[in-house]
Amino acid sequence: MVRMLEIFDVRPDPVVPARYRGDSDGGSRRVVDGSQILGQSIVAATKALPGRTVRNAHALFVSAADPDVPLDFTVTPIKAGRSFASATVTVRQESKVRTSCTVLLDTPQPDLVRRDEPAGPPAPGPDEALPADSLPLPGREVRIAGCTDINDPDEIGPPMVDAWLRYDEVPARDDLHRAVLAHFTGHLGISTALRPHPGLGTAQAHHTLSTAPMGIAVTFHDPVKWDGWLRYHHEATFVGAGSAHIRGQISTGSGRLIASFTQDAMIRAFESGPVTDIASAARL
Ligand SMILES: CCCCCCCCCCCCCCCC(=O)SCCNC(=O)CCNC(=O)[C@H](O)C(C)(C)COP(=O)(O)OP(=O)(O)OC[C@H]1O[C@@H](n2cnc3c(N)ncnc32)[C@H](O)[C@@H]1OP(=O)(O)O
Repeated sequence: MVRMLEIFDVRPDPVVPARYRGDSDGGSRRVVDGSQILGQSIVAATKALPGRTVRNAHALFVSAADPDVPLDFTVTPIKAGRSFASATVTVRQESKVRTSCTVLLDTPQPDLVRRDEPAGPPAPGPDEALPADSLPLPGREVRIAGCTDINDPDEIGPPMVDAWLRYDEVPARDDLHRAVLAHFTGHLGISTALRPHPGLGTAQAHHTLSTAPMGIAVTFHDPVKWDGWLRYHHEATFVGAGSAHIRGQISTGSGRLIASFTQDAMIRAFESGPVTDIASAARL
């Protein structure tokens, strides 16, 4: 968990204002997790526009990032008003753009009215969900309702996945809360999209299937605070034409909706040719 928070907490460039540097942890992959870059972009925008919180961030992953090369985050304000501010975060490795993120920030507001229950059917709680051993990360526990192996091509179910997550430590800083919440938005979308289709599963990703999140949008519904379990509810609303669209909601163990997200993903067969020469750990 400490390592994860260090990664999200991008460092200011000592010379260039509104520019930040960040590292990556690819785990066993030679491609940086898109939702890691989304979390870092949220922290970069908050540092560049202090006094505000990120309410929405939409990242497009335009080229795959190498975990061994530092990431450069350049925050360019679009408009900084008295209450709202907007900015783009352009993420580069050397001269290559890897991600472009648009961010909306505001200052915390009191409720005029409030409705914050998650939509959709209730899910079995974390005590009834099964450990997801294929999603290990130090300091994070993941359980999935009604599914023994989410990657298994033969384990089929509805295009819906409810995951329960618990972190060893919830960071004190609000921008890091938001980065931590954003991090899991990219991890189960493609599995949700493949779940109803016999013979297809994320175990095949990067071997016989070309998959990657291409864009993630996350909206934080203030106040973004929690203690204990978080529920990530995913639904794939369209799968076809080489793509999938997934929508999701993040709520607390007590059933308060704190964030919503969408993911647009690539799901394609590999074309034979130079791409299949790329090592599978670096292949999308
Ligand atoms: C913080 C805590 C610690 C964490 C510790 C543990 C980590 C825990 C991880 C959990 C894991 C969750 C799961 C996350 C899963 C993602 O997040 S995957 C990463 C996010 N998504 C991406 O990176 C997608 C980036 N997008 C792209 O690369 C491009 O849009 C695409 C998909 C290649 C297609 O773009 P295009 O412009 O049509 O591509 P094209 O012009 O044909 O080729 C462009 C380049 O891509 C290359 N390329 C083409 N196809 C492919 C391919 N299939 N594969 C590779 N390269 C390709 C070409 O060779 C070409 O290379 P260059 O000649 O530029 O060197």
